Amino acid sequence: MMIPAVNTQESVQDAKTIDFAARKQLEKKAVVYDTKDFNLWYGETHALQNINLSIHEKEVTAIIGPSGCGKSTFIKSLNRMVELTPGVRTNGVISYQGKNILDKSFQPEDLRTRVGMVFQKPNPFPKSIYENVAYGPKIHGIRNKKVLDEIVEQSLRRASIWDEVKDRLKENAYGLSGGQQQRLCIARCLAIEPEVILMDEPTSALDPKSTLRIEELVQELKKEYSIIMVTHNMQQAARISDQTAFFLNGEVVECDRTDLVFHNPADSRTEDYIAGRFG
Ligand SMILES: Nc1ncnc2c1ncn2[C@@H]1O[C@H](COP(=O)(O)OP(=O)(O)OP(=O)(O)O)[C@@H](O)[C@H]1O
Repeated sequence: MMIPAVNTQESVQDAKTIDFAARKQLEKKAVVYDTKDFNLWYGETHALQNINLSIHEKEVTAIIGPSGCGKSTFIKSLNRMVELTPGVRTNGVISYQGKNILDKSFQPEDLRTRVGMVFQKPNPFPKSIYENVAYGPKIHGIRNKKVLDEIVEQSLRRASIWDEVKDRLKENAYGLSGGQQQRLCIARCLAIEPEVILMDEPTSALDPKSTLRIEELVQELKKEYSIIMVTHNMQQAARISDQTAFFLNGEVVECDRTDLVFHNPADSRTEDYIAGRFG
């Protein structure tokens, strides 16, 4: 493991110093998502149990934990995509910008424009590079070619792919490499001007170089967006996130500043997982 749990007095002191500084910083950040005793069942399977988490704006929150612990279910709950699975039941509260998105009166469409999602496998549409990015704005009624051109360019620039595709915007997106397709999908997500970007293992299908580019991009994007990322890769969580939530068997064992979770975890199960003793 790259960042093993440490127990020396000095390290504990370091972690406490980090804790104090990080917490002061955190106090200033607005809460974007707040979940209170959120539960989810797939039929009889109680996949998420009493989830209480706060997610802050303009930060990267990493969701880590072994296979089947509920990471994807959680992230898909944040945009209510999980409801597309038959037999899903929920209770509790998921508050987004102060509104309970599980409330019957809440329109899920409101979320879809404010919360974008990037999936494990790059999933561009079988259309041109340009059309992939222009698709969302067009759905939202933007027809003016100049405005669309501007949105496409800005989104591709922000996703760090403009220089690679600016001369081939009319070509099919399937002609791009996997890493380029994933950055195109991020550009497509940015084109609808979301506030939050959900990422479900966005680099697990990519080579190390493409992974690094996405990680650098995430660091850039967090200046403007709140990012919640599921990852199996603990080095990645340690490298790029501000806050880490460790899930196990459908529960949140620990959620804290990433430095603390990795250097001075409060729960021995977190320490064991981070040290690679299971999972
Ligand atoms: N459509 C479904 N129907 C029934 N059970 C499901 C469904 N999707 C997930 N589950 C169950 O819910 C639990 C959480 O699954 P989930 O996919 O959220 O875990 P995960 O942590 O994302 O796993 P992985 O890291 O392998 O992707 C598991 O027990 C899984 O078997």
